[in-house]
Amino acid sequence: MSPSSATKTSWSSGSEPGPAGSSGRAESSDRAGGASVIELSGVSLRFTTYHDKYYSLKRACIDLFLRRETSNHSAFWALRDVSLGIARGERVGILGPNGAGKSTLLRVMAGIYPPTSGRLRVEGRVAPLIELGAGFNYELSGEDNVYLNGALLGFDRREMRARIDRIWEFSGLRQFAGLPLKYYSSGMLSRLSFAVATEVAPDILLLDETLSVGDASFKAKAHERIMSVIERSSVVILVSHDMTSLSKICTRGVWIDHGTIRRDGPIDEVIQAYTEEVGHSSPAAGSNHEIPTADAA
Ligand SMILES: Nc1ncnc2c1ncn2[C@@H]1O[C@H](COP(=O)(O)OP(=O)(O)OP(=O)(O)O)[C@@H](O)[C@H]1O
Repeated sequence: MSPSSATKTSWSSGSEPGPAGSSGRAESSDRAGGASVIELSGVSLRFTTYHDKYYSLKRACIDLFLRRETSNHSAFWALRDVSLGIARGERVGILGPNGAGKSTLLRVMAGIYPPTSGRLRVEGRVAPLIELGAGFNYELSGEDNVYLNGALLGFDRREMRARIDRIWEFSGLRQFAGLPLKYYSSGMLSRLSFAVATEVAPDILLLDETLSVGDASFKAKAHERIMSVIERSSVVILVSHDMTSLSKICTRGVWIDHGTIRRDGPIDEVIQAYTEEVGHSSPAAGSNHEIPTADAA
């Protein structure tokens, strides 16, 4: 689980303009016609990758030979001028090909990546079921980490105390409560983090289908639990390649392509447009994929 915004977050950056290839201008309201609880205005995000020494030396020699400028880093725009408003009650499916920028968009909404330029406003408690365990302190015990994770989700000690019993019950880790997290296995870590994140009722649930939460038996429990959190959340944003799940869970679809919004509209229309282009079968054509959640660890 990742750090999240507990009440109101806003990022604004951007002396640097977003790159070319705009996906549209900022909107002050969402498709449902209400006030947005998440609003991105002209958000762009650039990753900079630094090459290692050996590569740089080799590259420097080649660059010298070819008489071109040497650089030990390269930049890549993962999101380009994205504007999007999402309101309470909406369930938004983010779809698109590999490397399109879907997970990056989710991480920007979670506050994990600040935009390189543009503005982001998020109102409400966010539960990002994206990177389980990202907010943990490995020197502290499991119990201390429950409180720490709860605080990151916007819940104080008293609120978490009322929930901790159910967290141990669901995770099956009660006997390890006092053990420092550095002695937990990766499956135990993801079970604990998942149990905390799904025990609280977030306003905004950010969900990445690539989430991994433990072994096969826990996976079945996790599936049920995710469906119940989806029911309780005011806003759900789901990144998935599974068109059946997207169609079942979401009301609105946002198709991301090369870091821009290619299409935004009712989920089934967006799925149809996307599947026509990429040649996948649509849910109606009989995909038997199951809903998102978890791969066995
Ligand atoms: N931390 C990072 N540093 C550099 N580049 C990154 C980083 N994270 C993602 N990228 C690049 O940004 C682009 C978008 O990645 P992202 O994970 O958002 O794609 P995606 O649409 O979620 O893909 P997939 O469907 O395969 O999960 C990719 O080209 C990826 O290589």
